Amino acid sequence: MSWGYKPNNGPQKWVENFPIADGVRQSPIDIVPGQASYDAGLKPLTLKYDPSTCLDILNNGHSVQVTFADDTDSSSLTDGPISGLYRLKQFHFHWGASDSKGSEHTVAGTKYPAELHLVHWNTKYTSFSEAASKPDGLAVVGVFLKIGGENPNLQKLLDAFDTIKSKGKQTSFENFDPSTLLPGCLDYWTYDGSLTTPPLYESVTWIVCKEPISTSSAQMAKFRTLLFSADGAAQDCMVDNYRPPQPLKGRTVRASFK
Ligand SMILES: NS(=O)(=O)c1ncc[nH]1
Ligand SMILES: [Zn+2]
Repeated sequence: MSWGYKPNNGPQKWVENFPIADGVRQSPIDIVPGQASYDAGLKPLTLKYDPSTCLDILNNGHSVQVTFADDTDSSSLTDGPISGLYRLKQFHFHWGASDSKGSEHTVAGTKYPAELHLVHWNTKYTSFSEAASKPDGLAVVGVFLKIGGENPNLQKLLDAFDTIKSKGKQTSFENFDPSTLLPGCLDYWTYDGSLTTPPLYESVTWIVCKEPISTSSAQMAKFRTLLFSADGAAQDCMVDNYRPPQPLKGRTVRASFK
């Protein structure tokens, strides 16, 4: 049986097939603002996204993912804590069964209802797959979602959910601009971490935005209509697809802001 988020295949069991789960730079973590070190040398993030690189939206059985053409530098991340240029490969979300939980990173113990991950790979390597296992291979921008007003940009994604309800479904999804899902202020925390799903590679420079974006409770309910299960199988709601915080193991979290 493959990995998931249930008691019999969830985060507490992943170490059986992916021993790096007990590694020294695992993600997510609890971010404690008072313990982060302000680093004046950190640059602002430069995120340049070209909506024409947006390809499709997919239910991969673990999350909902929007995939981008990454054969050119059109959608990229530069500056911030990284050197070089990282290309956007995909973005996806993690969320809870209720509005009281769902994010992977937490802030002084606070859980948000959801978290967006924009996954980029270092173009010093030839592909996402090659980069994914290198210590400087990936950079993931994390954005928290909090309950507030309805988010019209998010709604464009949610409107596609009825056609990708079950595992393995995908549909074309074009001309979406991921920068519409970024907060106005791009202050961030950064630390060396890992993928938060198997294979849990310790290859991610995490860049977690301090400012959340808004979503409504009704919009969160729409996420919960997706299924972990494939068409024809017993319906299993896609909820609580988040890994809890992992030990910091001596790592420093830096802040780009005072
Ligand atoms: N959740 S995550 O952004 O660390 C991730 N991306 C690809 C696989 N896992
Ligand atoms: Zn993720």
